[in-house]
Amino acid sequence: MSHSFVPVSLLMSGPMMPTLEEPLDGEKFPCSSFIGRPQRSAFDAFWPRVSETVDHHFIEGQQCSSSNSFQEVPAAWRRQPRSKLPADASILRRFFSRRNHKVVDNLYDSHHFHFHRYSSSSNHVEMGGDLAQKFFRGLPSYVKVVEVGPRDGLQNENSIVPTAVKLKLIQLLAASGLAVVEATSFVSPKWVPQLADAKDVMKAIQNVHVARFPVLTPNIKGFEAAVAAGAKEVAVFASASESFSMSNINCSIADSLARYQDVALAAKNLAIPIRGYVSCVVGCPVEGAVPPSKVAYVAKELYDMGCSEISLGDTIGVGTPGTVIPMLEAVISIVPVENLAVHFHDTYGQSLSNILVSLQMGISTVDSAIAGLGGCPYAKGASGNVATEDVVYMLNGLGIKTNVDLNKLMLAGDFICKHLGRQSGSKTAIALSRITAPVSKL
Ligand SMILES: CC(C)(COP(=O)([O-])OP(=O)([O-])OC[C@H]1O[C@@H](n2cnc3c(N)ncnc32)[C@H](O)[C@@H]1OP(=O)([O-])[O-])[C@@H](O)C(=O)NCCC(=O)NCCSC(=O)C[C@@](C)(O)CC(=O)[O-]
Repeated sequence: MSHSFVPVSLLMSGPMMPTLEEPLDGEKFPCSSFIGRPQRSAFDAFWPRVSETVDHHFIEGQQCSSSNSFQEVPAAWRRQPRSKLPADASILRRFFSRRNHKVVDNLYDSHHFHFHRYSSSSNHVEMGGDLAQKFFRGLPSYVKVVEVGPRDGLQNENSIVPTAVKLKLIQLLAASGLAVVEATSFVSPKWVPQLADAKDVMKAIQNVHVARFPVLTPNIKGFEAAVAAGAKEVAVFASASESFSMSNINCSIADSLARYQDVALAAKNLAIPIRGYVSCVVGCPVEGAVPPSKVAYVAKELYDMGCSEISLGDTIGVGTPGTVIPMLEAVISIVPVENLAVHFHDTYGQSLSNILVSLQMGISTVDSAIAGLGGCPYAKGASGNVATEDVVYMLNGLGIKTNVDLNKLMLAGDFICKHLGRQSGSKTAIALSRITAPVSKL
C-alpha cells in the first residue's frame, strides 16, 4: 500500500481552512459529507459508519501524515553492541546523570530489562545536567488524571456490563486515589444501551465523596435527568468535525453549541461545574485531517459558554506529537492552558508521547481509561483510550505527583478485565503482573 505523507503545514493552510474570525458553517468544512443515519444500530449511534474507502483512507494513514514532514530517520535507537554506541549516548548519559546513569547502557541491552529491577520514578532535582533541567523545567509538578473508563470505556463494550460490576469498578477506581471518575452518560438509551442504567449508577454513588463523578449530558433533557439522579458535575461533547458531530449527536456543530448553551446556562444557575469535550481534534474518520483552527474555535466556544475545563479528544487516536503540537498551539493561543485537558486514544501507540508533549506545553489534566478500555467498532483499527496504569507509571517516572496508587489501580484493572474476560490493554499492567516486585517500589 502506498502512503503519501502530506506535510501538515499544507493540510492546515489549504483554501478550505477557515480563519478563527470566520465562524464555521457546514459548507466551509472540507468534505463535510453528511452521514446518513437511517436504521442505525446502537454502535452506529456514536461512531460514524465508515465506508471501505474511509477505513483505508484514514485509519491506515493514506490521507494524513503523522508528521509535518517525512524523513528517513537514522536508526540510532536500534539495539547495537555496546562498542557501537552512537556518540549520542554521551548526551543520554548526561540526561540520566548520577543514580540513573545505568539506564543508558541498559537501553542498548534489552536483556537487562528483564533481569534487573529498576525504578520508574525519579526526581527532577536529582536528574541534574543542563539538558535534563531544560527538559524537566516545563513539566507540571502535579497532574490531575481524569478516569473515563466507566463511561468512555464501557460505552464501547459489545456486551452490557451489569450495574453492580460498574459500581464495583467505580468504587475501586475511586479507592486508588483518582480524584475524578467519569461515571456514565445521560444519553439516549437507544443510542447507547450500554449506559442505559445511568440513573441507577448515579443514585448508588450518591454518598461516595472520595472522588468527583461527572457524567456526559448531550442536551438539556440529559442534564435534567443527571441532576435529578444526583449528578454534581456534567460534561457536554462537541466535535471539531462536522461529519462526526452529525454521526455522534445527530446535529451540526453549530446546533450542538446552541444546545450546550442551554445546558451551560442551566448548570450555571445550579452552580454545577461543566466540562466540554472537543472530539476529533487531530483527525476524523470521515473528513481526514482536522485543522487546528477548527479545534481552537470549538474549544473557545465551549470555554466562553462557561465550560471550566475543555478536554481535547483525539477520538480515533491518529495524532502524533507532529500533529498534536500545532493543534495545542492553536487552542492555547485562545483558551487558557490551565483550562485544558488532553484525551488520547492509543490506536497507533502514540498516546504517551502525545501526553508528554502536552505536559511540556503546559497542560496538567490528562484523561485515561483503566486497562485501556474503549475503542471504536466503526473505525477499523482504532483502539481504546490510553490506559490509566500506563499514564500513572509514566508520570511516576517523571516524578510528577498524581496521588494515584498504582497498586490499587491494578486491582481495578484486574477486576474489570476478569469480568470482560480479556487481557488488559495496559502494557504497564501486563508487565507488573508478571514481576514479583511490589508495585509501590516501582
Ligand atoms: C444527542 C442525542 C440524544 C440526540 O438524539 P436524537 O435521536 O437526534 O434526538 P431526539 O431529540 O430526536 O430524541 C430521540 C429520542 O431520544 C430521547 N432522548 C433525547 N435526549 C435524551 C437524553 N439525553 N437521554 C435520554 N433520552 C433522550 C428522546 O426523548 C427521544 O425518545 P423517543 O421519543 O424516541 O422515545 C443522541 O444522539 C445521543 O444520545 N447521542 C449520544 C452519543 C454518545 O453518547 N456518544 C458517545 C460519547 S462522545 C465520545 O465518546 C467522545 C469523547 C467525549 O469521549 C471524546 C473523544 O474521545 O473524542
